[in-house]
Amino acid sequence: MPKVLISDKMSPRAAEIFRERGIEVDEKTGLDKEELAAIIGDYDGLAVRSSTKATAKILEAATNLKVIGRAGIGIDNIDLAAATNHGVVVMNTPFGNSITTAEHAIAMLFALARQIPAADVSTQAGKWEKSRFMGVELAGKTLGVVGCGNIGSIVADRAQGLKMRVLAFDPYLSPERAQEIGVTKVELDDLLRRADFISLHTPLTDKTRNIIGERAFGLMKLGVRLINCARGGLVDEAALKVALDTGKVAGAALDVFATEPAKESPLFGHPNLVATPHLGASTSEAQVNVAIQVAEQMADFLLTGGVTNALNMPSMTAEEAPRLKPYMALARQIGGFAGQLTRSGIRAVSIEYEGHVAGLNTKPLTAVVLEGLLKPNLESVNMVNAPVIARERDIDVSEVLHEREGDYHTLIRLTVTTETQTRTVAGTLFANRAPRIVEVHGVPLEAELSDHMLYIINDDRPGFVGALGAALGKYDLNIATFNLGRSVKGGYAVALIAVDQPIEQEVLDAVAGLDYVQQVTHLSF
Ligand SMILES: NC(=O)C1=CN([C@@H]2O[C@H](COP(=O)(O)OP(=O)(O)OC[C@H]3O[C@@H](n4cnc5c(N)ncnc54)[C@H](O)[C@@H]3O)[C@@H](O)[C@H]2O)C=CC1
Ligand SMILES: O=C(O)C(=O)COP(=O)(O)O
Repeated sequence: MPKVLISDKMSPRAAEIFRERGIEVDEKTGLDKEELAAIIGDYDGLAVRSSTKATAKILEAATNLKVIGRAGIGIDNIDLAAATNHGVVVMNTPFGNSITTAEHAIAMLFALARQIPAADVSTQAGKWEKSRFMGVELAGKTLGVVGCGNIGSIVADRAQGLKMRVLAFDPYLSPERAQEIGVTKVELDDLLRRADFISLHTPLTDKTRNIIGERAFGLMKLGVRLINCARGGLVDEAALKVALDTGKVAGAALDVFATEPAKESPLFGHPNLVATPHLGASTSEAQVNVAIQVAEQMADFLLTGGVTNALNMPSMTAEEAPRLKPYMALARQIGGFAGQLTRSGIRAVSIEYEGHVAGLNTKPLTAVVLEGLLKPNLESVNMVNAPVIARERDIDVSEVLHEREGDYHTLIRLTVTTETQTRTVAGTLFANRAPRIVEVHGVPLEAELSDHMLYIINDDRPGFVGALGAALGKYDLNIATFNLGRSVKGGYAVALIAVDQPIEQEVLDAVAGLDYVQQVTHLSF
């Protein structure tokens, strides 16, 4: 039974779903990094929010871990590259808390416009400072949305409901989408110059870190108001302090901080600062949404292999997973076949999907072909990291889909180009389940792959098969299956021979010494 650890506070629905689906679950929140490292090796899955830091060290210790589920959106607390290297799938719940977070940004907008938090403190202190808290109206003002994805576009929608004009800076926002959601797409500097309110909704990346710093404040209108419900590192907090002190920024509302938990900050205590402790996603509705989603997604993956919302692996629905399973076996064998024959650097890989398979989700199959191909020569390759490794090694990977059937109802053909040659191998599923190799090097043959196999290329000459049988008999090797094919009469022949025992080097040497043999390789599947 798979075992999951929930290491951040989450709606009880997550644990209930894991249990309902037959997954053992432990809930241990507030662990420090040593405590987490000490127990993580026991788990197949880890469910987190933003507190747990899934660092490279934790992943190193996570010897059984297969999946990390983020009940929320941002995954900056998870070392994605390290997870990928360890073959751990990382998934999030990209929509479960977006409305709630957008609503928090709108709440911040009002809080700033009408200074509600400070007015509340003053009023409850018995001061009745009516003239101190003069506000600004939102209608007719310009809101600049930086990052107009799921949350940014909901904020834009709500702001238009308040009769604000919305400018958006997002390099990936298409003009059509901008028009559809009623925002004006502008460059960042233009937005900074024109906006009365600015709300940030980008992920934290190398490009967005400190995107709002001294230079940006310099461009803004005097008396601008800034809202950050995305990630702390987007705003240079020291520069913000200066901008608040000088009055350039009339108010800033921060839900997120460069270091969290933010128990102290030079910004704290500033009369024009509104601060909340990373509450963007904290509504009961959003927390139930993300808990259900993350538990369902992780359970699907652990129980069926279905992959939804993964950030380091192609998606595969729970319905697709069983249909793809026999193809995964075939893809792994085809990749492994070519990989075991490959002796020099791989330049290009082309995978053709023909007939039935071309109508399926081929992305996971390509990942598995690459895993099979790279595994014989590299440590710790799996379907999660194989596409990344291929990219890092400048291997050009292409997929070709032929929906029409050829000689077979369904076929995967792999062509691998190395520094020295090009090799092809193709396979099908018999009765839609059992993998069979049906073509090697352009030569048709039909072979089931097994543990101990000889792959031989020889000149197509009479007497060769007899000589080979005699040589194997001499070493007491019992032939289980013998599959032969040839290019053309008198050309070259390919043999795939399964034997019952492990094949020693002296057998390979003896076969290599036979007349007409061009190549002999031991293959194992
Ligand atoms: N405060 C909180 O509790 C919560 C914070 N968040 C954070 O909100 C942020 C946005 O989340 P979503 O809208 O769901 O993400 P999303 O991926 O739907 O949208 C992000 C947008 O930012 C844009 N973007 C990327 N790089 C950019 C750049 N250099 N300049 C301008 N735009 C850029 C993307 O094109 C995309 O449209 C994330 O950082 C997420 O972690 C999300 C949920 C809760
Ligand atoms: O979903 C996100 O990106 C969030 O920032 C929410 O964080 P949380 O789950 O509330 O710790």
